[in-house]
Amino acid sequence: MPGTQQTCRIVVLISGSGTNLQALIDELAGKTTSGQIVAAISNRPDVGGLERAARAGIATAVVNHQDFSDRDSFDAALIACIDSYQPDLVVLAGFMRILTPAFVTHFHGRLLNIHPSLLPKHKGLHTHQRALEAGDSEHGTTVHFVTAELDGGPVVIQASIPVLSEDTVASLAARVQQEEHLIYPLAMNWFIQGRLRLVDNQACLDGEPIPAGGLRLDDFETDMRVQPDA
Ligand SMILES: Nc1nc2c(c(=O)[nH]1)N[C@@H](CN(C=O)c1ccc(C(=O)N[C@@H](CCC(=O)O)C(=O)O)cc1)CN2
Ligand SMILES: NCC(=O)N[C@@H]1O[C@H](COP(=O)([O-])[O-])[C@@H](O)[C@H]1O
Repeated sequence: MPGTQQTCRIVVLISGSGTNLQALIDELAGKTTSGQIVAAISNRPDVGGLERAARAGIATAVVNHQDFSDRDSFDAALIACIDSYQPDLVVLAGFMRILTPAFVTHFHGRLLNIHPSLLPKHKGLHTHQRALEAGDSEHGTTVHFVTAELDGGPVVIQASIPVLSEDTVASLAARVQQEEHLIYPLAMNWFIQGRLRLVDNQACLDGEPIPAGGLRLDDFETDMRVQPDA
């Protein structure tokens, strides 16, 4: 129908508890937004994220990387599974497998990840431990477009937190995840609204190039944060 915005079909890839998946589910729940999570796909069976999706009435699937002899065959099977849901956007939410260039090319421009560090610092795994060991004064999380370069894709938005002297890996991870659950729904909504796009490998919001370090959550309306009692 003229003027009717097509629903943005979203597939979410997970490997674990799925708290970021839950944040995306909650963001879309009961809203008239033109976005819909049509499937949650895990590379590991029996993870909490699959239960979260099922509770929300979202289709689930498992493509277990341990069932494949190499990355190329795993990624080919994962592509086929994802494509069966005809997505407009693929969101990595705690997805713990390095993806092949063929996979990234197939979903170029419609593949987002959230990484638990202030990229380009601490690419890869065990970011909270590494931030503590490095004596970082601040830490945080980054939403970026996914490219073949691990955690090297164009940054969309970041949120930072101070590292406290008493912080442990667990306490740091918990505070980082609080920020993740704010910036990922924000970035997802920008994509759903057609405002966030990858143009010639440059992340753009409303047609304007996003600076290399990404946008900062603090630059945006913070009414999404729980305001302390007046
Ligand atoms: N080609 C890309 N693939 C992926 C990217 C990316 O930017 N480009 N982002 C990652 C997400 N990620 C960090 O945010 C990440 C995930 C997994 C690993 C990793 O070393 N995985 C190991 C297995 C670890 C495990 O199973 O526990 C591996 O794949 O051998 C590093 C970073 C998603 N993929
Ligand atoms: N390198 C990828 C990575 O470490 N991702 C991290 O895994 C956690 C998954 O939590 P969740 O399953 O509860 O969303 C999140 O903190 C996410 O940033």
